[in-house]
Amino acid sequence: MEAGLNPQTVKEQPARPIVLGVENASYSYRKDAAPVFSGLDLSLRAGEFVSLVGGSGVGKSTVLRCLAGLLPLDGGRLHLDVEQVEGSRRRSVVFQDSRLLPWRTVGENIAYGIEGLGLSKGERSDRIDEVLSLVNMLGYRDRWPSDLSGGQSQRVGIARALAVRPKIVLMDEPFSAVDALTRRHLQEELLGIWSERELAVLFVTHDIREATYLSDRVLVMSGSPAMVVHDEPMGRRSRNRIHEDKAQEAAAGRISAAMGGTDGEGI
Ligand SMILES: Nc1ncnc2c1ncn2[C@@H]1O[C@H](COP(=O)(O)OP(=O)(O)OP(=O)(O)O)[C@@H](O)[C@H]1O
Repeated sequence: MEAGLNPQTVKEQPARPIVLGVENASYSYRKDAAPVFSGLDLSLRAGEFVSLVGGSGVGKSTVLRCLAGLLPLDGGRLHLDVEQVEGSRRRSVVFQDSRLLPWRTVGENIAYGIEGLGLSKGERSDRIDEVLSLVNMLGYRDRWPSDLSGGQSQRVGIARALAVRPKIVLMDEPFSAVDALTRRHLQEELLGIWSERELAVLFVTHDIREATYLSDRVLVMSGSPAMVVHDEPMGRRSRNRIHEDKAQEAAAGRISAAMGGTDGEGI
């Protein structure tokens, strides 16, 4: 048989297991207030990169905080595959600002995130170097957060999140506060880390181009209370696919339409 024609190699892979999701979920910040979202279904499979887009204030960050276990759902069901993720620590969150502690060095900030994992001092030190190397910040271990640029701070925030060796990373507009060039570099680095570590990533953004470039699937949140109103599967990744690939352009158009006709940034 000719190389590459083995049916085993072309057989479709079975769907990967769902590692995190919510079903029929609702949440309100106050008992007497209307829910931010209601009847919301969303799931993330092992190793999948999913973006959540939607207009400002629709509730994207709130969903992410519920998935992270930082806010309790009012109704519905949160599904976390404990076997896959080996405990809640294997779910890490990266916020819009890096939230580094200013009185701790870069290395100490990362160490803080892995306290309580039962690692020896040497193992902790190796782990810090490992994640700093992943985000190309190895020489910055003893620097103070105040000496870092916005992009460098975000890299350290990502390194800190990766230090627990998570299987799931939840990211809330992590690149929105950095310049366009840095953002491109960070996006590339993130895709490299994602494929190397086989992470499941939920990525909140309001930039349609960023979402379509990075993701396997783009979910659109809309309405009040909000729901996931559109689920767009994305094809092969390519830096210029929005402008060069008509199918991807059409996908971005559908996402934009589902968002209520708002164009989002960068499109
Ligand atoms: N701590 C809070 N207490 C009360 N209401 C809140 C709180 N945080 C957010 N909200 C409200 O919940 C709604 C959803 O906010 P959320 O931050 O989740 O939206 P978002 O889609 O992430 O917005 P953006 O894209 O602008 O960051 C908004 O109406 C917001 O005002």
